[in-house]
Amino acid sequence: VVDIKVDEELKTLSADIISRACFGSSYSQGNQIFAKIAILQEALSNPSLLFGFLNFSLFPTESEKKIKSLRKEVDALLLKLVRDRQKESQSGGTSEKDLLQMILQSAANNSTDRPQQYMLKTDQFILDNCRSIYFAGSETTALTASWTLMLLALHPEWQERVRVEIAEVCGDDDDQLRQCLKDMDNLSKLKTLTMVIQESLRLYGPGVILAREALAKMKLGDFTVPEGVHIWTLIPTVHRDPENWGPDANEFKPERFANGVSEACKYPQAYVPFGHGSRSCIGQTFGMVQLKIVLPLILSKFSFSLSPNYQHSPVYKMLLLPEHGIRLLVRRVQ
Ligand code: HEM
Repeated sequence: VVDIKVDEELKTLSADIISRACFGSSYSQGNQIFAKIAILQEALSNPSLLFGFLNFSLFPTESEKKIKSLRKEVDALLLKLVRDRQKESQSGGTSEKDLLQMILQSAANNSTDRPQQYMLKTDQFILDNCRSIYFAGSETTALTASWTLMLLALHPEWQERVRVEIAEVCGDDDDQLRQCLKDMDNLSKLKTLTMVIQESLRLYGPGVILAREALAKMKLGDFTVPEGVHIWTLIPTVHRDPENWGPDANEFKPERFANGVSEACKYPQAYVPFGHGSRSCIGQTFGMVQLKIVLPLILSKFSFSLSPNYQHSPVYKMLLLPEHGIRLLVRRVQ
């Protein structure tokens, strides 16, 4: 039996996965860049600054100088990777189908026939997207996997049901399982696991706020919202509303999703772990597929219970984080 902080392990795994998806064969350089972005994120302690707003004072402090130089370093490394890829593409030598290629394609489509003065903006577009994808795509999925394991540690009966389902769909053998999880049809057969993930996203979804700005004066129910006002919807509040979910709204009951989201509550549009509308999460399918592969690989080998050292303290720091980590006791499944 070992006592580990699963959130730390899963964060590394998830960064690895997003780096491969984003940078394909240049993945190890991508990983180095992401490692620096993680340090930058820690230094900023406000990840929104990663999305492009750096409001430094006229006389920067030591820490502001450090952040500025770290960011310059990240951008220079990213730009080198981008230039290498662009050269490769121009000489017809790339067949990469990764996120970087898609971002480059989209930047190229946007900038065709644009005057020279917009060229820098194209680079900025590429850098902002690479940085955002690390933050939006890596931590969110790792946190969902971590909170899910915490809930399964608390509810061994559900942990066992998921393990049995994995064996039924994919068999017990290791190689067979790996092969099985490569097939999307098999992933959609993992109904119990899907219900567990949906319930975990309801109670501990990593995204906490849906933010929108009123671009014009508008009516919202009985309210008149003036132009320019920012409206924040607090996801945990709508996800735990007894009026919508019933008196057991705060309890872990994956069975409520047995017949899908539409029958899990009165107002299904209020289940928004990936947001809503035209600015909802672009990585929803990618995140869910990752969870449906990673969790079976882990659960088929290991069982989990809460460590006596686990301190439950979800805190909001842009995302819903476990303040003291998620410490679980891990045993090899016999
Ligand atoms: C379980 C995993 C994930 C969760 C719970 C999650 C959740 C969210 C939420 C709540 C939003 C805000 C949506 C809104 O305002 O309506 C969002 C936006 C976004 N997500 Fe995710 N996300 C996850 C995984 C990913 C992944 C894997 C990627 C990228 C590969 C990604 C990329 C993005 C991007 C780029 C946005 C901004 C979209 C925009 O502003 O148009 N997310 N996500």
